[in-house]
Amino acid sequence: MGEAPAFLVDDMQKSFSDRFDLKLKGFETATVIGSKTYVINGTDGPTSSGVRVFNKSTGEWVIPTVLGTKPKSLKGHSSVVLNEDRILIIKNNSKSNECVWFLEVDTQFIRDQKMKCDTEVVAWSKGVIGNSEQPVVISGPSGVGKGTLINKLMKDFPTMFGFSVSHTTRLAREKEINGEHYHFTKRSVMEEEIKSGRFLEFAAVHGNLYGTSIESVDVVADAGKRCILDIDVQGARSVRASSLEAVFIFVRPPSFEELENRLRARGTETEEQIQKRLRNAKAELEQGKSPGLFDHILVNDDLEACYERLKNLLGISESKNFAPKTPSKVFDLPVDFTLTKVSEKIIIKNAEQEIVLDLSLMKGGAPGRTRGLEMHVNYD
Ligand SMILES: Nc1ncnc2c1ncn2[C@@H]1O[C@H](COP(=O)(O)OP(=O)(O)OP(=O)(O)O)[C@@H](O)[C@H]1O
Ligand SMILES: Nc1nc2c(ncn2[C@@H]2O[C@H](COP(=O)(O)O)[C@@H](O)[C@H]2O)c(=O)[nH]1
Repeated sequence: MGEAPAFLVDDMQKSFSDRFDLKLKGFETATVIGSKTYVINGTDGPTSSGVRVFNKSTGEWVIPTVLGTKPKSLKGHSSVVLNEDRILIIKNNSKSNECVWFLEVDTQFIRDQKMKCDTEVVAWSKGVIGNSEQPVVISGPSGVGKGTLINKLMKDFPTMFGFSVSHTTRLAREKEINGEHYHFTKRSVMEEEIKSGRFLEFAAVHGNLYGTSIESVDVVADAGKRCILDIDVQGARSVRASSLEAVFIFVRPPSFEELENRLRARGTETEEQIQKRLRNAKAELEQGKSPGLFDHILVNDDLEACYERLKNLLGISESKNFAPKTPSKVFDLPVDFTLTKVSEKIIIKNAEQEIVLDLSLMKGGAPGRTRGLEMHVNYD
């Protein structure tokens, strides 16, 4: 099979902006997908959305809703269309672990968001070189022992696992620390943040809002650790439907009576709250059986025996404590370069250097990171 034709992206962009007189300002790039042109801005201003869209069919400019964390600075970047649903952006003069970004414009995530808010939507996703271990979602009724199991895992394997700190609108318990056990927040603030696309998932649980921010998962992955999420079944369902590939574990009690005993013995809820949690537990225990939702069911009868089974299915044993994964070697990108797309590879080139970005194993994407990228300097 012959190689796909190479496109010199910078030339294409220049001729396009000349033709349509887009009057690009400094550091801006224009990328055409179908009838729309996405102009990506290089400025960092807090009020700048960083993206505007020209719709050729209506002849109008639109400022889209921009989801996800945008790159810190795009003063100097090149862009290229991938699969008609996202734009790859390479930042000039940056480090190899910081330079790859994606602006998603028509992926499944974007189509879902457009249905919700009925506006033009785009979303940023940072490109990550290499792969990290799949996050672990742990679900189950309140009081079953999820937190106890997770605490043991974090204590025994601190360099291997990191906890995704959720946001919640419930009040902090006596020994809970803001930022460590939860990010305790006001409902109005959390609702605004949900609207702005900050959350991977969220749900109303026992009368309060709980949610996993995209950042909470990214912070753990960036530290080279495997992320553990302690979330309810609704949250697990949302994560299952998202682009985050995870292992899903449902923890069951040995009996409903034992669950009630544990909740009461914990002594953190009022009688009314215990009753509410027990009512919800009945529904959750049923939902835990939903076909295709959970990969593993763990019965937390004897704590130590259950912990052993958990470690086994995560593929770890007491004897080995893992160091964080060695990050890929970081190198500098040139100040100026051209981008050429050849099949699933992007060639980043100037007179002195050629760097290859391989997208063939790319996965994930907004609302999380885009993973599985490979990047190397070509010495041939
Ligand atoms: N296997 C077990 N046997 C007996 N008690 C247990 C066991 N596992 C956990 N517990 C106890 O049960 C209580 C509830 O556990 P834990 O707080 O870990 O539950 P949880 O599933 O995280 O609850 P929530 O969803 O409300 O946060 C705690 O007091 C804990 O010490
Ligand atoms: N969907 C989500 N559920 C979450 C999240 N963080 C915690 N939880 C679940 O809430 C209940 C109650 O927790 P508690 O701390 O008040 O006892 C429990 O089942 C958790 O799994 C989240 O981010 N999203």
